Amino acid sequence: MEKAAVHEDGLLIPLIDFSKFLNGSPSQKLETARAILTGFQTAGFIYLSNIPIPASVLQHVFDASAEFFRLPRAAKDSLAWFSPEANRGYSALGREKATQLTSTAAISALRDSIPDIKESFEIGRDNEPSHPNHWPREDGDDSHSGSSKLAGFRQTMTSFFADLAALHRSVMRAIAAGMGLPDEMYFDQFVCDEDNTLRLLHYPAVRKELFKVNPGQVRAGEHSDYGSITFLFQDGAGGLQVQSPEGTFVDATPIEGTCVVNAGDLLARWSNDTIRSTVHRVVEPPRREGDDGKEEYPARYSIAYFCNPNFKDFIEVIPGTYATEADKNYTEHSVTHPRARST
Ligand SMILES: O=C(O)CCC(=O)C(=O)O
Ligand SMILES: [Fe+2]
Repeated sequence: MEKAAVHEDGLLIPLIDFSKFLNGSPSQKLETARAILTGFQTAGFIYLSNIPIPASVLQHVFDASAEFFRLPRAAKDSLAWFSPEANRGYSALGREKATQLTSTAAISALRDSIPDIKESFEIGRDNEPSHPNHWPREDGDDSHSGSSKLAGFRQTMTSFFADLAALHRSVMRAIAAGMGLPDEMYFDQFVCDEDNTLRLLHYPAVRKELFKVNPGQVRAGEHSDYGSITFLFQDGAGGLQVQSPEGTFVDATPIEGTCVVNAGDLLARWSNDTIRSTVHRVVEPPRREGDDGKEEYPARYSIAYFCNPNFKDFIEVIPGTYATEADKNYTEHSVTHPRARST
């Protein structure tokens, strides 16, 4: 049986060995698929161990991400994110306020008062001519202060993107198997375009004082994700929290060798609300052994991969998640819409 990665205030996030779905016996495969589905139905979050991406590849991607954020501000600004339709490029500190608020005025008022302390870089699929990725130069030109450390950046990221697109298909197959759909590949047709977003995140070192003087200061505000599922890789810093059924925020502590996977709003609708899209946020790291005497919290790096069904398709509520037509909470048009955003 799987273990609990998090168990507090009624929130149970299972830790599941994904190799048992990929390579296990038929009964291990089914048991694992059911555990994955149950995790998404109850917590909306799971931790997966033994995913088919080697630790060395992940380390390489984290190193490349850190190198990217070390570029001079002007180099990063030249790659700026500019529209939700493209959803590619660099967002400077305080630009995005992840929030559940919907009014533009309210979001902007909040952004001005307490900005999220993070910068990010977003990468979409690399074969979409109308929305090219904003790749940094890798050849050590002036705008990068002569640095050529980013050599191979595009290759590293597109290869990681492809690995995660494949992992998305595998997890969707597990969900199909867990639901008992006759065809385990049911979702393949809906996710084959790889309309996903890879987001590199950097939360810079920050004075502890800031969290004291600004009650409500966070590294990333509370929100749910938009799409089908999100893979989240976090370093050891901590600070990710998931909302419990009691409304409290519970630490989703980093566990080495695992990745966090959470369901998004779209999968909740797709599954006729049988799967949960749970609110989460990033706050200051937990003080484990009291105060360490330092004035700053160290930087935190994380990598999120937001998966979506094909933007060009409209999709219908998943068969088996409703008894009669009257039990369907959504029409096909309210499940999804073209050019969905990642968050
Ligand atoms: O950095 C993290 O751990 C969480 C990021 C996140 O939830 C998001 O970007 O949607
Ligand atoms: Fe998120």
